[in-house]
Amino acid sequence: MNQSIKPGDNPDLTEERLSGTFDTNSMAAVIYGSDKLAQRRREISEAVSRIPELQDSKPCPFMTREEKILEGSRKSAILNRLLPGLIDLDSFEETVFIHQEVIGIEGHPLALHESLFIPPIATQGTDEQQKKWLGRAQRREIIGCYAQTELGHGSNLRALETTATFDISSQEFILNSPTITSLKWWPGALGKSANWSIVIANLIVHDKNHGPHPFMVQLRDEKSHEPLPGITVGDIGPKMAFNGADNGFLGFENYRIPRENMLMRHSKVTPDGGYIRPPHAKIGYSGMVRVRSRMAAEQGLFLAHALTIAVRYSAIRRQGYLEDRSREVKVLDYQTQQHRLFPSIARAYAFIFCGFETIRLYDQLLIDVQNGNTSGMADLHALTSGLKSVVTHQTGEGIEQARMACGGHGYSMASYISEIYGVAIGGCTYEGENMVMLLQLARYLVKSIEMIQNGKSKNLGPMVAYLAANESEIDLNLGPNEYLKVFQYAARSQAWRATEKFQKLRNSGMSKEQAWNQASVELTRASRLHTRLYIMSTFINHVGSVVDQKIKKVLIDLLNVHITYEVMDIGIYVQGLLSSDQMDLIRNQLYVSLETIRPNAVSLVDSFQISDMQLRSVLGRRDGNVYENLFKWAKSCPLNDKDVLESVTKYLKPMMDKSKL
Ligand SMILES: CCCCC/C=C\C/C=C\C/C=C\CCCCC(=O)SCCNC(=O)CCNC(=O)[C@H](O)C(C)(C)COP(=O)(O)OP(=O)(O)OC[C@H]1O[C@@H](n2cnc3c(N)ncnc32)[C@H](O)[C@@H]1OP(=O)(O)O
Ligand SMILES: Cc1cc2nc3c(=O)[nH]c(=O)nc-3n(C[C@H](O)[C@H](O)[C@H](O)COP(=O)(O)OP(=O)(O)OC[C@H]3O[C@@H](n4cnc5c(N)ncnc54)[C@H](O)[C@@H]3O)c2cc1C
Repeated sequence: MNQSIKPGDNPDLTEERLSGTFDTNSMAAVIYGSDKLAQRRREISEAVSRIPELQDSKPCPFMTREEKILEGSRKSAILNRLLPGLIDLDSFEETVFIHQEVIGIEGHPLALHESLFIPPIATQGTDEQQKKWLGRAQRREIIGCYAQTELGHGSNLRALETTATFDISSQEFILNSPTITSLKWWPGALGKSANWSIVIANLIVHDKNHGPHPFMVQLRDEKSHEPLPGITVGDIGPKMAFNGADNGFLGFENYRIPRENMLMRHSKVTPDGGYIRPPHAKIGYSGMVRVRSRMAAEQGLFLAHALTIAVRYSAIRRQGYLEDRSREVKVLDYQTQQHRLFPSIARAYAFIFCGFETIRLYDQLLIDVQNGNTSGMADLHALTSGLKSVVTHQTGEGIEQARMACGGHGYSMASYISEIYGVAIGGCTYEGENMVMLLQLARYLVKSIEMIQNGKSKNLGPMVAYLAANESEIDLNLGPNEYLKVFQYAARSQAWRATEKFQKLRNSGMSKEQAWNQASVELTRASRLHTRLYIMSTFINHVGSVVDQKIKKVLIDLLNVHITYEVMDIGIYVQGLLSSDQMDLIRNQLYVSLETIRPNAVSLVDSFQISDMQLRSVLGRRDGNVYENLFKWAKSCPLNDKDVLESVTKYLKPMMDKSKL
């Protein structure tokens, strides 16, 4: 049963909900990993809806940037007071969720505090450092951010310019931004809100540069909030979206911090200027891997937001006719609309399932690393690099299709889809620009193929074992596992093609760097296919583990949409394997799958359990009463406060009057 049905709803939406074949709360339990977690989300939404001071003071699209920042800060402060009664304070998921619910997706002063400030202290700080700062940060006595990217350098961390030079005589590090390009640029919450930051700077001891290391740096006075002497800090200005966040710039001029402020769990500088290396050269990058490991689920949810809006709206929007000329048809009944939206629903589910898996893998890696075992770091770095790139890109595509699927109203901020799009596609850039990260995964794939070439296939990890197989024929009695083999064929042949291109260029005498560059488009293609294969296989495994038979049946239908769509989408890579008859068969299976999933479309998006408050969309309202609320929304626009605006009295009216003469 669909748990969203309520009296007074738009009858078209109720009809959709009645046609659903499964219980949406049970599906939510599968999406969020357990009945308890899904139920906690419902309880938190319900509790928040009863607290007047946590409601939006006006719709976000009607707020200026200053109002957004003020509103985010107002709500953050109230939340800090109320949180103990509302959520499990030890749960990162609940903390992120309640901020999302109350403040929304446009950013807020604590967005980075939870995800990029506290975790490095907790994982890279010594026990004493944690004792000193962790409690203060968790109680929000201080607000932090993560300052790594610079005006001149973001992707290439080796070229960062900020320096932290050890001064033995005073036992301090002296921070400097030697050039304009060395200004820190982009960190969220840095501009106006944070008073502390993790700063990534080149560690210099005895004139030797040991590369980027993390430092705890106080930026502003804890009483006055004024920048401390030696610090230049401010906001970088409005962005494409995410304007409730104050992304900032930061410069240092001979700014001194105590030796104890370098995070020293892994690398250390001793009082006499000795440097102790970390157990793995890239351990300082693990904060980024943590965020990347969470991005598939986060992005899947962004896509889920847009699809909830587009699918609900498509069920109440009537336009044109099919057979019955007496009543216009729901646009959701058009095959083109289904083809536009349903594969994205499948992807959103797939990304979320994959996302929870990578979070689990990261948590395991963290335990291993704390126990001194860093052997899994390369695997997870490669996996999360590819996954963040593919998922953010496909999420952006899916959200944009969802917008267009809403016709003209999709273009209005009342749909809120453009904000979701703007925030989500930031993910193509932050935490590693997508091409750069795909090329990181490509290094791993090339190395794996070199192992096969050197007769060491048995040393390959499970995620790349398929690179050594030799599939040349597929039995098209197609079940999910046969589709997986088709995808493996595509990913394998592209990985070999790209590697061989790179090797050929090398053998022709080209430098490693030039050869890599000339093969890089092929290499990124290999990374995408490898990642899409991983997403598909995780989806198949996940569906296989579902126990509730009604839920399993719908998920198999959704999986069929996914695997047929994905194989059609990579048709060019499987031409050597599949005949045109086989491709036609798959194409037809896709069209059948779209029809099969149609009665459950609304229930599938309802199962994401995104409340109206969180959705902030007139088009996506749970009750489907869109038209009357669109009219209300338009009337409440500040431009309509007055009938005659100054723009008219001051300019247009005089122009028209003059023209009359
Ligand atoms: C609806 C719900 C939503 C809720 C969500 C709420 C909010 C979300 C909304 C908004 C988001 C808000 C905030 C966004 C925060 C964003 C924060 C940031 O962006 S922080 C800055 C991030 N910056 C980057 O990611 C920089 C990218 N660059 C790099 O990581 C590195 O420079 C590099 C590209 C990896 C290259 O590094 P380097 O030059 O040092 O190394 P190489 O020579 O290329 O490689 C050497 C070797 O090391 C391996 N390696 C690299 N990194 C790692 C690692 N992390 N772990 C393990 N190994 C690593 C690499 O693979 C090489 O190995 P080998 O091939 O064997 O030599
Ligand atoms: C919304 C948002 C929030 C952010 N928050 C933070 C934050 O909190 N803290 C922080 O420190 N940073 C933050 N950033 C910065 C972000 O991490 C960087 O912008 C990102 O890592 C990309 O680096 P860049 O801007 O230097 O891009 P560039 O590297 O300049 O990329 C420009 C182009 O060059 C290409 N390119 C670069 N290197 C290579 C290569 N080796 N091979 C092939 N192509 C290449 C890229 O693919 C891209 O097309 C944020 C950014 C955004 C958009």
